[in-house]
Amino acid sequence: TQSTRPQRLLAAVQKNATRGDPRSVVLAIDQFCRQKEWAMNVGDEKGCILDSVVSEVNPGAVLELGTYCGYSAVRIACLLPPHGKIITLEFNPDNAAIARQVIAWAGLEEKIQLVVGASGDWIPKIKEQFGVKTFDLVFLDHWKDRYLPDTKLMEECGLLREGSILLADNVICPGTPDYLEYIRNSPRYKSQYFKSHLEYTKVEDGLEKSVFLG
Ligand SMILES: O=C(NC/C=C/[C@H]1O[C@@H](n2cnc3c(NCCO)ncnc32)[C@H](O)[C@@H]1O)c1cc(-c2ccc(F)cc2)cc(O)c1O
Ligand SMILES: [Mg+2]
Repeated sequence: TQSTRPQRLLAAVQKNATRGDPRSVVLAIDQFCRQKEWAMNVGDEKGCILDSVVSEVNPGAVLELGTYCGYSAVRIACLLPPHGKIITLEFNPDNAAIARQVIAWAGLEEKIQLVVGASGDWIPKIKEQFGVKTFDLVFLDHWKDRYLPDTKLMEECGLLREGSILLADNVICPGTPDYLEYIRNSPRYKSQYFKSHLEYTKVEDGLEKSVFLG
């Protein structure tokens, strides 16, 4: 039977990356996506911006919406401080199964908590289920029309504190117009656009970094 792209991406990691070496996993995925098949990972160019934001925030608690194959979860996790953790939500069980194996190959199972389910269902339960008070950093990279409703839900559920950082992928391509309009005009956020390119292409895209002001 025909394999899926996530399955082929995992095979490339297992073939080309060193077990327990997260940066070799990131490199193997980027090389697979540049040389073999495009895939919707945040990628190496926007990934450097992600790295700089993670390093600056030095987060103890990170939430990621949309794990896909685990590329950005691995990229974030290898920059976390010793007790830092990332909770990443993925509602497609096939993608979650691939991501779990990519995360295991990187040796980051202790730092990354992969939860299989929809953000809308899980955001209201995270505090009680995982003993998280608030998140220092949220990385939004799931369905683009869910960025805004999930941001409002995170506000309502008290998952954001003064200074929490939201980092949103794809605000230009595919685009998240309603999210951008809200976050750039809300007095409760201070936003900054980081111009870049759609992963592995020359098409414009970028990340929007927003600080929640409380
Ligand atoms: O569509 C893009 N990303 C979506 C990610 C989806 C992953 O996240 C999972 N997911 C989705 N919604 C939820 C959810 N909650 C919401 C539903 O309840 N809760 C939990 N998990 C969720 C899916 O199962 C997938 O694993 C994209 C496209 C391009 C692109 C650009 C140009 C092109 F030409 C083509 C494509 C570039 C990018 O960087 C992109 O991120
Ligand atoms: Mg993306």
